[in-house]
Amino acid sequence: KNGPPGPKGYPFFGVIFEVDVFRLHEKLYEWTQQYGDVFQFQMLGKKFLCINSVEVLRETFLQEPCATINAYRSPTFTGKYLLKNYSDVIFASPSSLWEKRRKFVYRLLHTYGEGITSLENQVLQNLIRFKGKIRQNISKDVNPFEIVDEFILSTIETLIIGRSFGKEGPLQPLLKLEEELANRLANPGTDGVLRAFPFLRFLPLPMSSIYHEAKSVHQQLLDKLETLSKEDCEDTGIYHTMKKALKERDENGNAWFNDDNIYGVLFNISGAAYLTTRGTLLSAINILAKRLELQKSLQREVDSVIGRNREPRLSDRKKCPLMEAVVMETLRYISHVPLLVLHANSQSTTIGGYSVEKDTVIIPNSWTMHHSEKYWDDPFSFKPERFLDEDGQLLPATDPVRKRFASFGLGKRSCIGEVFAKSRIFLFLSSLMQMATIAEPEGKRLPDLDPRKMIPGIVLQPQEYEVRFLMR
Ligand code: HEM
Repeated sequence: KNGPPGPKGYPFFGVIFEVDVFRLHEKLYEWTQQYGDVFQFQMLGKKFLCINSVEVLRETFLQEPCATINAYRSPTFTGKYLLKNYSDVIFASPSSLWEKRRKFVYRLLHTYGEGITSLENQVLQNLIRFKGKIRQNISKDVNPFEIVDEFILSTIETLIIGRSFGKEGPLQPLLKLEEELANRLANPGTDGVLRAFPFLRFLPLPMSSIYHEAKSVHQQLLDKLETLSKEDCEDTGIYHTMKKALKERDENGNAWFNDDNIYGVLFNISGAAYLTTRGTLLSAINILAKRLELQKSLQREVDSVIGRNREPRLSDRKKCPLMEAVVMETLRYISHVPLLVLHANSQSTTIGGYSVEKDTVIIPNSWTMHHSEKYWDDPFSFKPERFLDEDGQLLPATDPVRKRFASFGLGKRSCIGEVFAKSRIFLFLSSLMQMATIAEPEGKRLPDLDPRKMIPGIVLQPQEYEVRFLMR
């Protein structure tokens, strides 16, 4: 009764034959034209509700009682079997223990995101190494993927264990492999089939081998971290803080954080931090290479706030509104986490005026919201000035334009790594603008980055390309 409209599909299979699960956002964009801001469909025995309007999304995730009801996650194979019965943050549904865990990890990521004094030196080392890589490649046609990868993986290593060992070290190859496996396992296609038929994990199938490999790689990573954490070293990361939390007791004398939680949280971090940041930086480099005037303005900003004689610091970020607007517009334009992370409701509710049954999977369709002409003038054009006022200052978070931006999600499940991600993106781009100008490859045109042509996946990635870094 009063259910949302939407495509019908077949019993149990639903619309599975009509969609490519890796390009689901494109089909949902198309269906929005047909069915409107809120619609529903069925796939592999699950009901999905797609939210395509900012207003409805804000109501659903920010206003009580909806915000609490809709903060759940749907059961997943990855959460249940790989992450030891949802011992993590991302895949677990709310409970009092989960809330404590999320707050704890949020605090850790904020502290490291904003920069704690003991880590400034490590961050500086990462930047110096990164600048060295750019210098080695100056004026050559270069594929920036490797440089970006090494920078991001170094920041993740530093976050976890307090120092970076570089791309030949013991951690980076495992972190990278783990991320690839996580993406192949946790996508709605593979996870959906394994969730519906979990016994398949015992059969010698390609999808079950992804699961077994992910388990083994994650265990190897944890074993390496345990060995490294015993080394006598001043620099420590969140691994050490989590180990200390194992001994803590809550007000009733009970342990609230255990080894499985460390396992889950570390899996979340390697999965959530790498491809998201990589996609943002690689897209920004491609976009800037085509816009020399914008680079000049960024260089003026960086010169006046940081100058040329010292490395950028995390505290400089707030003084660079144009850089902030460029990053936000990159995130809006590419919307490379097009469906954010799927939510679910814990009880029957009303969304956008429609009745929605309990245990429906909720899709926050940021791809459609970020590319809707209803909200954005010329949505498939890159215009950082959307986020600036007449004086070139960043619009306040309460401005209607900022309220339409949802790349990190909203409310109780919003990204807890936002500050960490934005601060590392700032360090990378400001260091780059300080020393170099990004140019198209010698004698060749770099194709425009079109978000509709990104490599599909849970997190969309730009196609490979080449640029030149010219010394300023
Ligand atoms: C550009 C970079 C990033 C983007 C665009 C991004 C985006 C997102 C999105 C869309 C969600 C889900 C929101 C929802 O469920 O409603 C999320 C959740 C999450 N992110 Fe990020 N993220 C980024 C970087 C990071 C980094 C660097 C970390 C950690 C170091 C991180 C850790 C997490 C965690 C732990 C969650 C789960 C929160 C929960 O389920 O309660 N993210 N992120």
